[in-house]
Amino acid sequence: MPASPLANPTATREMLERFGLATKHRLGQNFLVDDHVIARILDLARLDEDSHVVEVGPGIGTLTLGMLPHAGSVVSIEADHTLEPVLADLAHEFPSFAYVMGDALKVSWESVCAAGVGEGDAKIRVEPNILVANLPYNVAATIILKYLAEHPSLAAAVVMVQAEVADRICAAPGSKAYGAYTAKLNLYGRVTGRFEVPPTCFMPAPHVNSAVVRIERASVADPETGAALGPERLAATAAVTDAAFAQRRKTIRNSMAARGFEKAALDEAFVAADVSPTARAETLACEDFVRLASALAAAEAIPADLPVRFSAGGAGK
Ligand SMILES: C[S@@+](CC[C@H](N)C(=O)[O-])C[C@H]1O[C@@H](n2cnc3c(N)ncnc32)[C@H](O)[C@@H]1O
Repeated sequence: MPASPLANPTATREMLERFGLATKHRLGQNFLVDDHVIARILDLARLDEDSHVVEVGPGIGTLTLGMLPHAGSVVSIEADHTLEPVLADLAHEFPSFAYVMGDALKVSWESVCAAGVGEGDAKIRVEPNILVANLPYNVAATIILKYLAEHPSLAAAVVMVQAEVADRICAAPGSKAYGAYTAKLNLYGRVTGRFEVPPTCFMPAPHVNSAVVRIERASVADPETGAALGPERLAATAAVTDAAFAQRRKTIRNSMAARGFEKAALDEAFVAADVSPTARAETLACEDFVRLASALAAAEAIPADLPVRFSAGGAGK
């Protein structure tokens, strides 16, 4: 039994022809045509009837069809409106499948939950608890961080990304791939699995290597109370992290001062958090930023409206 009936070049070509579709580079449409890769994604996702999947970018439903027999429900978000007839057919065939047309960075979470499962009046609202996707690479990094930061119901993410983005996701402090993106992602989860996927597994083949990573939600403890940090404190810590990385050649003290932090408050916070003011941000771990943000929050020294970036900067296909 194949993991997905569409995960081969012939079935994919026939499906595209049947619906009069052509793949769109602009939308990162590199469809999976390797059944072995679908099987490995399913292994990493460990879906069961309690799994409620949100998938970004179902395309013609290749991965979706692999997941549906194993999951309680799948709701997919697709930006390409020409794919709607394909997804409508799929929803007709599988009551546990629903879809939302739109940009995954813009659709409301409520519309995703409300898409629900079941037929007609029997439809029930379902909040997804896992993100599983072969992501469009130009927005992959942003989607992962934004979804984990904004949707606490997501307990894990199993995502195909450009290998370079996977390197950033997995990077250790001080390494070349480590940056603000990794430190912020570590506020929400930890990588527990990874495997590599060559370009030949896609149609058309992308120009870059890919990798699938599993990110498990992890809570970060408040250094004062030991309790898990809530969404507001996590967002404040992410903003402090961005400020520390804002000017990579500068020390964190100067980088943060340039972002509007009071120097006197910063100096007290560096002592309280046991973080060196002359350190460069790329040498600090997520836990260092948590202690620094905690000390700054206690002193009410975090400027209001400090921005948080979800993107990974230069990484994207
Ligand atoms: C790499 S393809 C994956 C297709 C399919 N899941 C597979 O594995 O073969 C990425 C999909 O994401 C869709 N997409 C691109 N940008 C999107 C966005 N911002 N929001 C939702 N879907 C998007 C594309 O149209 C495409 O269907």
